[in-house]
Amino acid sequence: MQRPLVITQGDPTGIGPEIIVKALLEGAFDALSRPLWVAGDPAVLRRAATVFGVPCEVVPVGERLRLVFAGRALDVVPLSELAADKLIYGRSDIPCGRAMLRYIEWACDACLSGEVAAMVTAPISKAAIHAAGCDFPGHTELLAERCGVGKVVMMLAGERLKVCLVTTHLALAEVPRVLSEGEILETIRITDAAFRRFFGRQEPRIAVLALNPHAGEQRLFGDEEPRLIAPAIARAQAEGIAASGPHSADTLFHFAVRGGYDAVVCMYHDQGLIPLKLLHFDDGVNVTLGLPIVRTSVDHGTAYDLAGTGKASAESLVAAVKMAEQMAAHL
Ligand SMILES: NC(=O)C1=CN([C@@H]2O[C@H](COP(=O)(O)OP(=O)(O)OC[C@H]3O[C@@H](n4cnc5c(N)ncnc54)[C@H](O)[C@@H]3O)[C@@H](O)[C@H]2O)C=CC1
Ligand SMILES: NCC(=O)COP(=O)(O)O
Repeated sequence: MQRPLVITQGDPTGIGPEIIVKALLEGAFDALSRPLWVAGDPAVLRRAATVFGVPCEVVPVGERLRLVFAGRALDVVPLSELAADKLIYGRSDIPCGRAMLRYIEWACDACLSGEVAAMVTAPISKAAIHAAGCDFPGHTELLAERCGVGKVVMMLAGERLKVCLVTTHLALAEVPRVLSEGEILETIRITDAAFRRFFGRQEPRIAVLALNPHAGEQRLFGDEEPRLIAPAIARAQAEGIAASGPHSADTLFHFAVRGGYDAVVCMYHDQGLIPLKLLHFDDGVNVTLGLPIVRTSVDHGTAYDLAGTGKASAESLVAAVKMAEQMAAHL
């Protein structure tokens, strides 16, 4: 039997549980080539089913619980026993934060041991995991540490655009202080290797963005381009990587979405995520490149304003599951 994919349920008070159930009810997982498990809390998923007015039957299957919603089933690895009926949407707390961490840690370990083929993460509250004692800003850094990897790359991907970030969650004012030639070069290398291995590109075309307006305009608006970015690109090119730049960020995306590049390396979070979400708000996927395991994710957060209404879109989750399935075939 094919090894399963596992979805981590995410924040019990956010949209994670209900978009998992919604996608299942819509038949979005019917054609998967692998079994699909959820690392989560059966009571929370049962509560999510009530949002759609469907009953949920529970059947024990070894250490898992099979939840059957209107004829479609999901196997849940039960990792918390929260009082689901007392949880208030949008009010995550320390027990919820601890539960979210358990789902992620279990899934990561199951990927490392080979019990499951890949993990897909539903959204967590970064504030809640922090309150629960986790110092990492999100899944990306937590997984890197748990897998024993120094540098990973956060990629946000849609059909038309794929952006890979040199820096992720830090204050904008910190970005110039944190950027280095080495970090930029490693981001390019990891992007190149992942596109060759997982996305079928023989020679991935990687556009590397400038940090400053007009790529610094000959040092008039900053010197990161000649000092850090251009040397990193030159070293990547010397290694046989088809990297180019530094490109002005204001124009490059126009060409990238018209097929000029396979990936765009961006210097900071919003430089990449604004164009990505403009094009792929619903179906974007967050992928961690450079891990020894496959991890994909929704590209959105907990959407507390929608939690419990059933209105949130499950498209990004479905795209993340499909991408994990495709990537797992290359492990
Ligand atoms: N991968 C993860 O676990 C991520 C977690 N977060 C966390 O989520 C929380 C909320 O963050 P925000 O910045 O408010 O971002 P958000 O993505 O939760 O919400 C931003 C806007 O997008 C809408 N939205 C989000 N997902 C949607 C969906 N599936 N369908 C329809 N509309 C949707 C929301 O209703 C809201 O109007 C924070 O605690 C943050 O840390 C944020 C991004 C990623
Ligand atoms: N904005 C993207 C994001 O927050 C993803 O964080 P992570 O939890 O996947 O590291």
